[in-house]
Amino acid sequence: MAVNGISGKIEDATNHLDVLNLKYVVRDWVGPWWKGACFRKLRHKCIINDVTLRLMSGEITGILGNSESGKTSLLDVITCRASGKVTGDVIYNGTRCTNNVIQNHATYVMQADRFLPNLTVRETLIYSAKLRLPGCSTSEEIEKRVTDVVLAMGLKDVADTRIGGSIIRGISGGERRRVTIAIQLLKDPDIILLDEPTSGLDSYTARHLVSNLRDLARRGKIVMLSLHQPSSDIYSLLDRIGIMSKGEFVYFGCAKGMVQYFTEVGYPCDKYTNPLDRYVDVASMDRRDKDSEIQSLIRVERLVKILKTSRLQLGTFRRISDDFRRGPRAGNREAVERPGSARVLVTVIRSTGLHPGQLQFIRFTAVVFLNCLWSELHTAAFHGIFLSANLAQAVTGLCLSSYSLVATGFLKHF
Ligand SMILES: Nc1ncnc2c1ncn2[C@@H]1O[C@H](COP(=O)(O)OP(=O)(O)OP(=O)(O)O)[C@@H](O)[C@H]1O
Repeated sequence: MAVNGISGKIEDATNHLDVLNLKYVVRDWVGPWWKGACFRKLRHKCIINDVTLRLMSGEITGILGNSESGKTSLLDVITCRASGKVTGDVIYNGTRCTNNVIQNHATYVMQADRFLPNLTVRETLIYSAKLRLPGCSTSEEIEKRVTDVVLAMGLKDVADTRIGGSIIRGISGGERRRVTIAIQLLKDPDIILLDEPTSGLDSYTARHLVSNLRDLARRGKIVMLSLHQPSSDIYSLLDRIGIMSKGEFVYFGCAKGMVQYFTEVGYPCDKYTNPLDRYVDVASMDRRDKDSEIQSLIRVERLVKILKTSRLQLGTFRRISDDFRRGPRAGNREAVERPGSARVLVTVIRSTGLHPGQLQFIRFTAVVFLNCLWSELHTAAFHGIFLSANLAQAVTGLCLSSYSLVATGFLKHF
């Protein structure tokens, strides 16, 4: 794989996920909720502002920035989870991304780890695989897929250890994070997006985790993760770095070229300073007093402007626009939207040979039923029928677990 100059362009990369002029605006009601919509002021808050970037297969990209810079929102928008108004395009191999394209090609690992504490790591993965893989998968195929992800995420030694929870002691925090990622890898996605996967981990475990993710990228995946306070060891593992501030990028490019870039625009880095700490500081808004805030705003706006007019960014913009105009790449048409097949119920029912219209109806009924169940339980909790929100959560969890068990039983049957 040949890395080419400061742009770090990798020549033989095949798949790419592009973001073109992305803007994300939410409606924000200012004031206490009891004043109601009539008395509260509505403001439109721009959370992501005109972001253009290209992620390539074979590379691992780290997104950094101070708190509130918009890292999680960017991941949410790319994975079609944003609730506000989104303009611009997210494009995978020349195809505009919709929910189905994302479901078929990408996986998003969020910050929370939620498991059944009594199951072992392997049991958890088998259980998830039965729900995620197509209904026609045999037990051998499921076993093989689980063994592959156990090895890929370095979980071999704890594969048969109970996961544990707050009461039962089980695997460590770092291992729990890796199990969460392993579950998402069962589908063998092309794009892996992770929101702060290293949060709460010590520097050794965090480095080990990022190293695992880099190995996955080297196997042809597109990997992008948001990071909080990464160590200099993690810096050396990243191929590409994006530094965000106020919803815009002040740098997006090759990790190796970052120090040179910032030195050229007036921010050198000491030999013994972690470049990631240094440049996240440079990009941060200092809100201690009015003067510091104005100073940091001027600094950030200047950096954003320099990046937007840089050869690096203009070149990326031109390449993405040209590729998008040409449409889906020949020989890579699998990115074209196809009906989602992940839903367990649909897979089970499909094997019965029902008409697509009937299938759609059953699917719709199931979704409505589950949504009603969920909202009813929460409403009930809100009105004080349950003793506490914890109890409501337990009952909800129990209902969903029994539903999942029934679905697993169906799967086994087919
Ligand atoms: N739906 C929303 N409504 C109102 N404000 C929002 C909404 N979503 C995000 N924000 C605001 O956008 C800003 C960016 O939030 P985001 O969670 O993306 O930041 P972040 O960089 O991931 O922060 P952190 O590192 O602390 O997780 C924050 O100020 C947040 O309050």
